Amino acid sequence: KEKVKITKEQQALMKVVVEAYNRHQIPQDVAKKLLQEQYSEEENFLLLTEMATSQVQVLVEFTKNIPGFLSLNHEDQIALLKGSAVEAMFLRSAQVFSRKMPNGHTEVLEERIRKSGISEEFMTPMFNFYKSIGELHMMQEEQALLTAIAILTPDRPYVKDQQAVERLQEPMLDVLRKLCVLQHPQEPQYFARLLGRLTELRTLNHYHAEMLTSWRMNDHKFTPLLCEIWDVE
Ligand SMILES: O=C(NC1CCCCC1)[C@H](C1CCCCC1)n1c(-c2ccc(-c3nnn[nH]3)cc2)nc2ccccc21
Repeated sequence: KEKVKITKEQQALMKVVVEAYNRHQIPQDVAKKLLQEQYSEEENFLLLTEMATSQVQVLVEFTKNIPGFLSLNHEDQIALLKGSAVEAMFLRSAQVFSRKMPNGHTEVLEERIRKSGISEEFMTPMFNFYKSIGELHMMQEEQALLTAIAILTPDRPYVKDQQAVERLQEPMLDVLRKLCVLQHPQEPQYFARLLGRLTELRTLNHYHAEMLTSWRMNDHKFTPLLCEIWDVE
């Protein structure tokens, strides 16, 4: 059985990505707010748009720190950001949801989200995803690399130079695969399970437009940044 070894360059790549991921965190903690009180549907929708807007700004800063991203064709940079913004939001939401919390807090958080105003039909796929991410007990290195891998998906709509994106995604997949082998020796399928989450994320992408309009309230107001990135209004 060949000894898996992370090279110096791979260590450096991982360090850059993890530091960028940790540096650009969401300012306020939405879970804390939700645990404090049950808001109205309008307040929850406003909270979502505020959190999602700041998360997009965080996503852009993180993406700029992915080695090689800024040397991609500019239109392709936009296509990759637009193509991955919703997935990055749900991935981050899943990480917020699966964070270790005092006893009973996760149940309260789930209840608050179930009653937030999102229509019932989306609860199952959304919470299935959150729980499947939670079960993986991902390390922050894995979270950071998985987010970078999702952003660097070559077959997003309108990407012209897919090869250039593949050349950036492959080294990330390589170092994540090695990390999984080293961190989860008893679980040879762990890396495959991680990548399977990216497939599940894509299905949430499809639901997203309907989820947005399904919030039980009359006028859904978005920020200019969300109109751009979510293709709404
Ligand atoms: O604020 C949030 N998520 C931010 C987390 C950090 C990154 C940016 C998004 C929302 C809450 C908003 C207020 C009402 C309750 C949900 N949220 C969601 C969530 C719910 C519905 C949609 C959605 N998309 N389109 N229609 N509805 C998106 C995300 N899942 C969460 C799991 C744990 C904690 C918060 C969570």
